[in-house]
Amino acid sequence: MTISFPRGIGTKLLLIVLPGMLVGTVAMFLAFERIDERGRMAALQLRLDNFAITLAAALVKPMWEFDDTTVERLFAATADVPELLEARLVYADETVLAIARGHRADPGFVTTLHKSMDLVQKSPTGDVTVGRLEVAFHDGLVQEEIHSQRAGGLLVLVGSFLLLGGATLIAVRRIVAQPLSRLRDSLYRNASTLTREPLVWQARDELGEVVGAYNQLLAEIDQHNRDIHHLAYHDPLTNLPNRQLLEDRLGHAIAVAERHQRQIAVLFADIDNFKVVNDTLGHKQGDRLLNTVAERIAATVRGMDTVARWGGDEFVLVLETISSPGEAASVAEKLIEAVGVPVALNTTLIRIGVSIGISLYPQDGRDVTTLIKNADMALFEAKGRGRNTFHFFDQAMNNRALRRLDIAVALRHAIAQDQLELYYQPKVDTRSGAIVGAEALVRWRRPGEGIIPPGDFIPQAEESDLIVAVGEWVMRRACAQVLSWRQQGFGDIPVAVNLSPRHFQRERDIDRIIALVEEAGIPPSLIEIEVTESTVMRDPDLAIALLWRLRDHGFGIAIDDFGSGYSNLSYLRRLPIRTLKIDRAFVADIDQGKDGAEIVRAIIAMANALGLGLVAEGVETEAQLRFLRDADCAVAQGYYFSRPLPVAEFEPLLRPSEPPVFAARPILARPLAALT
Ligand SMILES: Nc1nc2c(ncn2[C@@H]2O[C@H](COP(=O)(O)O[C@H]3[C@@H](O)[C@H](n4cnc5c(=O)[nH]c(N)nc54)O[C@@H]3COP(=O)(O)O)[C@@H](O)[C@H]2O)c(=O)[nH]1
Repeated sequence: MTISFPRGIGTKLLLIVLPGMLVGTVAMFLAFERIDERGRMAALQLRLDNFAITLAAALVKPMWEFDDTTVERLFAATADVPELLEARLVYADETVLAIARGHRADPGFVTTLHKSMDLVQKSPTGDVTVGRLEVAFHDGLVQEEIHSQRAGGLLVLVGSFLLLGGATLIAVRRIVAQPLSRLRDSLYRNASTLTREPLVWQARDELGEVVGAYNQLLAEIDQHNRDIHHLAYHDPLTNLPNRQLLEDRLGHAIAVAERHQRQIAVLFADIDNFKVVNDTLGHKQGDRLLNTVAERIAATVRGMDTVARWGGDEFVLVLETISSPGEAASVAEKLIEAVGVPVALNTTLIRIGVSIGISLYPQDGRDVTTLIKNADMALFEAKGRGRNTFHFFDQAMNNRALRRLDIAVALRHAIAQDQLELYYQPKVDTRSGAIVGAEALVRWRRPGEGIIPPGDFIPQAEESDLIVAVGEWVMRRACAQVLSWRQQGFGDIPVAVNLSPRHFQRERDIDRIIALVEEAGIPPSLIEIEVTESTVMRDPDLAIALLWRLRDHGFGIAIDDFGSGYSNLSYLRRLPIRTLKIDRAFVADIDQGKDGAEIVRAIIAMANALGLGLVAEGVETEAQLRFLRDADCAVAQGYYFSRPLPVAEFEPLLRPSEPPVFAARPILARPLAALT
């Protein structure tokens, strides 16, 4: 058997209060009745006393005078007294003179009251007791009155109980049950609809306080929800919308543009060389830079446009409702101008650039993913075209991207299928014209396509660990070549090998390079590792430690493309460099009347002062060579001497000759075309 209890608090309260009230009321009623009964009985006793006294007084004289007629008359009259049960007149000798009984046959009484009085005649000789009057009253009438009154009282009791119960019911409902129901309904409503509607409440009682606390809780939940929503859809650093929110807004913008036949522009912006700033000045300054750029970008566009942080140093803008592609171009120009204003970081004024790719709805894509992907592709193009510029997406770009993807996939098999080849470009003594070394440069002979230059596949390889495998392959082949030249009697020809920045992100990759050279059985001093400045900037401490490890094993270290990046001299001082390779852009400027000559002179002076070896890259003309030789640059490399050559074409250059192989070149000044 299951007992079910009432669930409502109002009902529970009533179940507690009403029986109490009932018991209380009944107890009070009984107490009143008892008091009333006592009062009535006291009154009855009084009447009995008065009756007995009066009758006794009336009877004394006739009794004294033996006036039986009067005694009889007086006594008979007593029978009419309604409360009388019995009256008895007794002589002094206890002989009963008269008995009078009340009219009621069945008085229905509960109690009888008795009064006995001596009948005393005063005489000059003293008081003489002539007899005794004994009177008994019944309480039948009193009981009748009490009964009839009890019925009325009960009626009043039930009535007032019902009245009080009803009033309590209404009060409990109004004060407790209804407010609680409202609170409950509000809770359910707010929970199911996820709204936070506060409850309007007037009362200042405890429930009012509960509702006040409830409303406050709702407000706090609301605030927390807003915070969570903000965090979920905004970038915590810049407070700009994040990727998720951008995609939502772009999706919405596309839907609106579709309905109203409008154009949208998506601009994918990336800060140029942000990583270098981050690595050299630290992440705190990098964050400051990102915030400054974010503020500047946001200030450049209209309020209705969306600026989001896509991640890292990338921002995406959605320009809703543009009238023509030219409008997107002018926004891009404004962005480049705004971002280009120098920023003070760590007391240093930094000027940064931004590259931007633009895709347009509907011509470049009709959905969020395509528009963003194509803007990103256009950004890649803008970066490739010298940075700090913008570029619109076009279909050819898509084809190029597909080509890059194809190359990245096919390159994975190129090593295993022995499709890579190593070319060698001579390094020449600027005074004697003798070959003093070579740079190993990789080529990919792809079946059906011919030679693919490294510029077309090294960047793809650098996006993954594939470049580490390529680097190891190049190193193994270069070591074998050095050994082979030794064995063929060409002597020790030092070979420079390019290692990409990824190689300096894990110790084990450098340890494999060291092991590989040791296994090859050639002195590591015959291998010069060429790294760019950006290699060191990524994780300076690790890169510097690994370069030292190489140096300690006897490898030569050369800084490639020196001067082209963010040359940080404080890092350079910590590097175990043997050689600086002057970037070919400066060499190209030597005979162009630009600053190149002065820069090259400064680099040469610095290298000589620090006791570093020098190689000038990209020497293409006699004038450049003459300048370099006169400026004291010991070694040069470039098309003026030779393009990178397959080993079969390079080896003849190594054969002993007198004068040295390139000795006549500056003097003969043979046309470049004839040399290549
Ligand atoms: N991580 C690796 N990178 C490598 C490897 N092999 C090459 N590369 C890098 O690819 C880039 C392009 O190389 P490549 O097409 O071989 O071009 C080299 C020379 O051909 C070119 N060069 C040389 N002289 C001249 C010149 O007179 N004019 C002119 N316009 N170009 C010239 O320069 C490239 C060599 O440059 P560098 O390495 O900076 O000395 C290039 O970045 C290579 O580094 C590899 O195995 N691993």
